[in-house]
Amino acid sequence: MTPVSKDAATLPVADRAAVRRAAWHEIRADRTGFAVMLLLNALAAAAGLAAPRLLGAMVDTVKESTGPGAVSRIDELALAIVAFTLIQLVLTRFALYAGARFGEGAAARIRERYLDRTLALPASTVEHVPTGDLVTRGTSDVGSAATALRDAAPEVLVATVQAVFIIAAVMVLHPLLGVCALTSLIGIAVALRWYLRRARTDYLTEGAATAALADILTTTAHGARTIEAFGLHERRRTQTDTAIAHSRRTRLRTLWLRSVLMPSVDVSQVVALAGVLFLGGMLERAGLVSLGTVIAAVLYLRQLSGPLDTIMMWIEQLQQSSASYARVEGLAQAPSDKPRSTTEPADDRIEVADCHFAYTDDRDVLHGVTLDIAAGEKLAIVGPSGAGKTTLGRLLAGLEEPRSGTVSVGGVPIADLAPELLRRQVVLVTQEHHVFQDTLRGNLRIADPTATDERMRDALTTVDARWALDLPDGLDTELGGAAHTLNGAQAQQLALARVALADPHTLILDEATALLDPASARATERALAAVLAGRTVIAIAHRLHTAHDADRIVVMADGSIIELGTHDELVAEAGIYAGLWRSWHGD
Ligand SMILES: Nc1ncnc2c1ncn2[C@@H]1O[C@H](COP(=O)(O)OP(=O)(O)OP(=O)(O)O)[C@@H](O)[C@H]1O
Repeated sequence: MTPVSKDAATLPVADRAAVRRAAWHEIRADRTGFAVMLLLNALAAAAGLAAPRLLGAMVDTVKESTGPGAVSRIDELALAIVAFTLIQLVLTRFALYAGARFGEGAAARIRERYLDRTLALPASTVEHVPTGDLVTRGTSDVGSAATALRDAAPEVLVATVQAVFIIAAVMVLHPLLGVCALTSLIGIAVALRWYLRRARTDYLTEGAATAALADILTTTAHGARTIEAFGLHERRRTQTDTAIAHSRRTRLRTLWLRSVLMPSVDVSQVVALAGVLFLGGMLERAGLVSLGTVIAAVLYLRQLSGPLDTIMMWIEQLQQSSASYARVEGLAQAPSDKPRSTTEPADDRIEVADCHFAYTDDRDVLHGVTLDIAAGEKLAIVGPSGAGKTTLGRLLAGLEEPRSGTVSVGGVPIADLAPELLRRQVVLVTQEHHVFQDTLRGNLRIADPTATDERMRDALTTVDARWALDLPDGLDTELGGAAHTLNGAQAQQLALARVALADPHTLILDEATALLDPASARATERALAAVLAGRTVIAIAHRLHTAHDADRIVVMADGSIIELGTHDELVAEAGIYAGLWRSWHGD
């Protein structure tokens, strides 16, 4: 198992034993459904065994007897063949239905577990692993694992039962013919063993390559503007081409495995058939078996190609699916969110004590940061790019945990707080405002699931979202997707209304209005000012006028706080802030 780490940015993949346990767990979850499916398939397979035997008997009747007795015997045999074929047809239909019912149930359970596990991942893990990996696991991998349980596993199981029945039927006809059929099938076993030894690793590599390609394509689509702005087309194209080439190589490798397996199986079947024909002919000439018996044995062997083809067709799918299943089940081994504290913080004071933080094991980006923030204080954090402002903001919002030291609110470590408790303490406001495809009410309740309609309308009024209050369907209006689409400013007001509903005592603003056009920035700033009133505000300031208005200013450089004080104190100190202020102010 590969553990998840910020460094490697990978999610674990379950081993074979874990995948087997998960599949077994699925079967046990619907034991009756699985047993009914198997029983119906076995009965259908048994009904299918009658026809070759009856055809053989027909041949012997034609060869050995004449007259009206023979004709009526042949009629009876023909009727019996039709009857057994009909029975097989009906049983197969119900077996398929039972298989689909079992499989759909299992698929739904796998999807639900995937969702639960993904939601249980710590936010920092979700942010550090490649998006494509998580998305591929939740879409094509879940689909493929579900196919294994719904189609591949039952089909292979049933085909194996059919193959065993057919060989047993040949054995019953004549043990020598049965042994001949069996020994010739050894070729298939050898080819399968060769294939299965290689397939798991190769299909896992193929799955990882597909996820990497998906990741590149998703990030290219999401970052289209940045790519355009920085003229990164060529570099992106090269990266995509490399990912495509790698994905193609991994696909060719699994294709090669199949291209060896399939012909080996076909040749083995032909050899088995030729063996039975040859031996059967000799036995018949020696008077040890009837012609009908030989024909029945040959027909059985012809029938064997049905289940064998099914096994071969699905075994490939099973390999692919078990690799997918291993990736889906791997999520269970990712460290889940630790148990959260439900201790109410004693007060609204925030304390950062000797904090060290690293994104990667080899480099700290915060070096012993210590800071006390009083309730109701307006604090600005300034400093050059890469100084660690955003990182400190994420620690203060409980999204990351310090490597050593503590970040606490009212004496309780912020990152330990249960989500419903955390959002009443600290909320990080960024320029990312997601509008969920849901009603306006659903979009607002994210901030407080218990909020009444009245409180929601109050929150919308606070942020001056008149457009929302005027909607014909009110809080029931569907937002997002093809429904009511919000513009940038409206989406930001919605996000701020959520903040007002969550009602935290502290807000952390990271570039809250930085990327807006001036017209909407003014509207948003008014809404923001209304939401900020009466709260502690920690602003990661990119414009010095924000800092000027703050009660205190933190100046960061290279992951440390190098200056701390009011605007006037820092200007008087004539340090870095004073220099920045002078150059910004044009003094
Ligand atoms: N996800 C990440 N993985 C690895 N390193 C990171 C990550 N995010 C930031 N860093 C590094 O951490 C350091 C601090 O970055 P941070 O974004 O906190 O600085 P900042 O002061 O907010 O910069 P800016 O003003 O450009 O946003 C930088 O060296 C940056 O390269």
